[in-house]
Amino acid sequence: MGTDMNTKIVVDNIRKGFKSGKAQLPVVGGVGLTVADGEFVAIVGPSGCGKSTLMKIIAGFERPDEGEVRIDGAARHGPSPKGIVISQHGSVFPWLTVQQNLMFGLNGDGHGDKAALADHYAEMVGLKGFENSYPHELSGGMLKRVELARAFVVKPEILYMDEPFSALDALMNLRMRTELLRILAEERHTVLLITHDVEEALYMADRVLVLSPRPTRIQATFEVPHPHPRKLSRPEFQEMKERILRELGVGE
Ligand SMILES: Nc1ncnc2c1ncn2[C@@H]1O[C@H](COP(=O)(O)OP(=O)(O)OP(=O)(O)O)[C@@H](O)[C@H]1O
Repeated sequence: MGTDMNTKIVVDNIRKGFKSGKAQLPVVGGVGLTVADGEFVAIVGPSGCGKSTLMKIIAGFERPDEGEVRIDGAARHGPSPKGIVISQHGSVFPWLTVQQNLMFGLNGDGHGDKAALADHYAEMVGLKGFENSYPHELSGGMLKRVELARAFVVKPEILYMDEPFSALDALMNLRMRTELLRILAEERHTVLLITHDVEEALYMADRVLVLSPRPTRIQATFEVPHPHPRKLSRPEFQEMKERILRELGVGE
């Protein structure tokens, strides 16, 4: 990675453990990482290695035992409105309509402006006509779209995504990947994505980090400089996928 790029996130030698009875469970074992502004970094790693913990630390929801995270050069001491977390659990309010959900995170401005902005993002994720629907009236895939729109409407500088599409069926999962890339092409954001799906990582990311088992460290890094849209059936992607799987100990 070039040093002349604008740096957005610096993760400086993070360590983190949790108390487990009398013992200490080491979870993050020294992770250092620099993410450029507008870069899309995917993180894969074995189950339970500490991916979510690492992301929570970077997003400011957990404190590291050692090391620090800097966003735009400033040390992070908690969550910031510059970053939005999208997880598999979802955070849509069931008692609000799609439009109201999208307006929720917006402050300032008049009601009319907020509603117009909400409708713009609803349309962007393909929910035009459903602005006044309630979450229980939507399918799982549509709910995910609300979730995405909710993240984008506040124009976050950083999107933290922890297995955002894993609860969706395979087809909807593919559609949401394309959707996300389309939105990112319109509005560039810095993205950190945790996924268990190596193809999902290779389809979207500029860089894929493979984490080691707990206490986790960065075991390998793969640059993916290929333009979008990517055809994963191409040999270079299949080869990279095999190398990543081998790092994860599941390749032959
Ligand atoms: N708040 C906590 N208190 C105690 N232990 C925790 C806490 N959060 C995570 N852990 C432990 O840290 C380890 C890593 O958890 P984490 O959720 O970060 O892993 P992960 O790689 O995201 O897992 P998965 O791939 O299964 O989602 C696990 O052993 C978990 O039990």
